[in-house]
Amino acid sequence: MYGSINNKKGLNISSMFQNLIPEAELFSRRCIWVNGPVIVGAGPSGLAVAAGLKREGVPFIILERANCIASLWQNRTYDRLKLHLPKQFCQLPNFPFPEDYPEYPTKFQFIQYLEDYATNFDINPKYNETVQSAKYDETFGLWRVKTVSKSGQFGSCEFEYICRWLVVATGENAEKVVPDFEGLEDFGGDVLHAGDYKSGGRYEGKKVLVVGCGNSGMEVSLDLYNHGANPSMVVRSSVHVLPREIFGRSTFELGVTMMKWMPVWLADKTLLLLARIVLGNTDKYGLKRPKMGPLELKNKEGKTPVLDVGALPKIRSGKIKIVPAIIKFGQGKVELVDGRVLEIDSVILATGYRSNVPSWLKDNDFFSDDGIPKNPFPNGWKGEAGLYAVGFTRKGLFGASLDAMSVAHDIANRWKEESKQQKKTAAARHRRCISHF
Ligand SMILES: Cc1cc2nc3c(=O)[nH]c(=O)nc-3n(C[C@H](O)[C@H](O)[C@H](O)COP(=O)(O)OP(=O)(O)OC[C@H]3O[C@@H](n4cnc5c(N)ncnc54)[C@H](O)[C@@H]3O)c2cc1C
Ligand SMILES: NC(=O)C1=CN([C@@H]2O[C@H](COP(=O)(O)OP(=O)(O)OC[C@H]3O[C@@H](n4cnc5c(N)ncnc54)[C@H](OP(=O)(O)O)[C@@H]3O)[C@@H](O)[C@H]2O)C=CC1
Ligand SMILES: O=C(O)C(=O)Cc1c[nH]c2ccccc12
Repeated sequence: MYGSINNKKGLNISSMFQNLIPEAELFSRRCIWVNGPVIVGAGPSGLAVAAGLKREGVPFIILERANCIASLWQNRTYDRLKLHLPKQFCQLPNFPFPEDYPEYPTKFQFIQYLEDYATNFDINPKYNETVQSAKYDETFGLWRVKTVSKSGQFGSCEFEYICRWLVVATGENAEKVVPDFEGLEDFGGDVLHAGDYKSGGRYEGKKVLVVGCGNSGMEVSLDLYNHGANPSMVVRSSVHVLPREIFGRSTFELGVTMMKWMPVWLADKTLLLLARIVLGNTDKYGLKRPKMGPLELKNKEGKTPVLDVGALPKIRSGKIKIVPAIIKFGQGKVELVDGRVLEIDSVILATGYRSNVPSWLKDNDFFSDDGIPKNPFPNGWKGEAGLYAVGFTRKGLFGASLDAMSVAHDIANRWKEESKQQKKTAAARHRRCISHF
């Protein structure tokens, strides 16, 4: 599939790049030619592209910084997590969920499904390998992808992959967002990001401030309450809370169906009316709704509405308290914009995630500064010069699957075309050689 400096195809990458790469750099890294795309990230998006390529017979490699597939799901999610959308919107292409899975699989079932997916399509990522930079080399029309591998024989090892196509599948949630709060260093209690939170077991009897009211903040607050803690959740601006289901039908599915038949503003108005009937007025509990409707806000700004799985009744009954924005922390306390000072034992930052693409993809104008492709769905999967992006549609796993199918199909066509060309050139060379005899 791939070879090192003097690879099997006889292409001497070292001499090809001699004029381009300083000698010291060339020999400090192992240089590997990939006869096909390099996929960065072995989450659902990377796996789905890989499966599509396997089906088309295209060779590739996947580089993954963690030591497992789907590291977001395996390492950075809490135990009580279930998929929020019905399973038919979360399955990857050409591999349905097992029939006995519930409508909303648990995170453990989802991880098992992804493991089975990788096994089924014989996908073997290179683990512990972090992409540090990727740059398009215009002279040769090739991508140069530099990595640091943690599991090298000598501790850490550097590699450089050279390829025609680069698939970015590092996700919208690659890094934790950790805001810089005044006084947090003096707080003294434990501070955790929601990405490191597993369960409320160790918070029994503790006063916990949960910062942020997205799906993570809501569910962590509920989990804390269920484990005998006393949670207060910071809502600094506004949030759309919707029921997960409306009259027995998935709210997400209802939204998707409505958007096929009516403009997004009307679908939003209808959803909000139904949410009001099912949930009542959420404003009066401190959960002010944004001016923009939930579907439009998700499409335009990527802000996901909260699909309630039980936190709202606890907020209504005052078991989860809602508090406004933070001014600053002090030792064992927090000061809020309404002048209140709360004594707290612990802080959980449910303040979200961000893409990390700008930190490693060099000289590119396909992604904007926030690490999301500039072209909105459905045009954000294909860039120039063999660059592709999967899983940045703000449409969850459903959007990732659509991207993956387009990307695998497009690369397969180009790979087959180029292979045909190479065979033709080789045959012509062969004929010329024979005619010389
Ligand atoms: C708590 C939580 C729950 C969610 N629930 C749902 C849901 O129910 N339904 C839904 O549709 N969506 C959900 N999402 C959205 C989520 O983004 C998708 O489920 C899915 O994980 C996206 O897959 P991905 O492969 O694009 O990104 P990820 O799953 O984040 O995978 C990206 C991979 O790239 C690797 N990586 C990153 N940077 C580098 C680098 N420089 N070098 C090498 N590897 C790198 C990461 O380690 C990771 O393994 C949820 C998100 C969160 C945070
Ligand atoms: N089961 C599921 O399907 C689940 C899915 N998810 C998904 O994971 C993704 C990430 O969700 P989540 O982790 O909740 O992150 P989000 O980005 O959705 O929410 C972050 C929250 O943190 C708040 N925040 C950020 N900075 C500050 C600050 N300085 N002070 C106070 N509040 C702050 C934001 O407020 P503001 O809005 O004012 O910026 C917002 O309420 C989403 O797509 C979500 O849907 C998460 C959990 C469960
Ligand atoms: O949970 C997420 O992050 C998702 O991206 C899933 C999702 C995509 N579109 C939505 C609209 C409403 C609620 C959840 C989602």
